Amino acid sequence: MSATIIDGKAVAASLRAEVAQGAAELARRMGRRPGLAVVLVGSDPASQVYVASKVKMTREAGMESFEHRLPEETSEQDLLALIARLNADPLVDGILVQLPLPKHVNPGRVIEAIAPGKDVDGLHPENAGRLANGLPGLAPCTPMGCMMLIRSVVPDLRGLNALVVGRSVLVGKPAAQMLLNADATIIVTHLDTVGLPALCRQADIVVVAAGCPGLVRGDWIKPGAVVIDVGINRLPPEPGAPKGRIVGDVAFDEVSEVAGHITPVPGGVGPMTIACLLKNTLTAAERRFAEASQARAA
Ligand SMILES: NC(=O)C1=CN([C@@H]2O[C@H](COP(=O)(O)OP(=O)(O)OC[C@H]3O[C@@H](n4cnc5c(N)ncnc54)[C@H](OP(=O)(O)O)[C@@H]3O)[C@@H](O)[C@H]2O)C=CC1
Ligand SMILES: Nc1nc(=O)c2c([nH]1)NC[C@@H]1CN(c3ccc(C(=O)N[C@@H](CCC(=O)O)C(=O)O)cc3)C=[N+]21
Repeated sequence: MSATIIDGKAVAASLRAEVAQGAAELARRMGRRPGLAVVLVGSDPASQVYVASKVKMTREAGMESFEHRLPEETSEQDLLALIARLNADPLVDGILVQLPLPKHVNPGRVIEAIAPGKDVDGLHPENAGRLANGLPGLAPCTPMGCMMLIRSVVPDLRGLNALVVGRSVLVGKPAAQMLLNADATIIVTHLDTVGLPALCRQADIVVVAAGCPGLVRGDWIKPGAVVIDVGINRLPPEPGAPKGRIVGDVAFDEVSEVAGHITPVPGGVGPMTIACLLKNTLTAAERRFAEASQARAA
């Protein structure tokens, strides 16, 4: 094996420690802790696990966690009413609505209802537009985590070729924006892309967010490339793993023979996503506090 493994767990732990320090300092000035509201509709088992982990880490970082668990049959109208209350709640700095939502709820309408200043997932069109235009806003957590891992091994991306597999609003598209903002040259691929392996072989940086276990193979990789595996896929149960193993979208053993650096699954991008969510919550709280102080002074 030639690739160095990028330790997402370690980078995430140091980011969380930094956020905890900032949160403690802000809490002293505000007279209250920064607060994150997490909304979970339905009982998708994977979502339950992520939300539990988010709540635990929010508290460990010295922030308030407000959990809203709603039944699967919650109407869109009731969900929008909850968002309106959270938007108006002075103790809530960040709002995250866990995706996917039940089929009868339009996720776009729900995300657009979140106040952009509290949109710590960075999914509101205003924040997506700010990212596209290189303006300050709140950026999506998973691609932000990918960028931090990439920069931990390649600080300057200028002129490098980067390829992103996947174009979701949650991961692929914002990851491509961030790579472009960092002066890389980007290719974004999806199900209609023709000749993905050959395109991939040109890339110095490969970010894979497809939800397709083992999609990226060893012979797709330029020797020495940085490979970031966003995929989280649970395999069927097998002897020794009754709940099924979690694997990424990259054929890890093959790709590590060729790549220069690679993120593991688990222990790569996943922990960074949660750490960046806490960072966004701190950023949102700092901005809200600064705005409120300015308004008082005026
Ligand atoms: N580690 C973390 O923190 C996170 C992990 N994830 C994981 O990342 C993966 C992707 O998530 P998400 O972006 O939300 O998923 P989506 O299903 O929303 O998007 C998947 C994208 O990948 C493309 N795609 C799917 N299969 C292929 C293929 N065989 N070849 C080329 N492109 C393909 C799709 O193309 P098209 O647009 O044409 O349909 C689509 O653009 C999932 O495994 C998810 O669980 C997600 C969020 C956070
Ligand atoms: N509004 C919204 N925002 C999201 O950011 C969002 C979402 N909805 N829906 C689902 C996806 C998925 N996601 C993950 C977060 C953390 C891990 C994580 O911490 N994974 C660990 C543990 C994996 C395990 O063992 O289960 C790891 O990779 O090491 C994984 C996946 C955020 N998502």
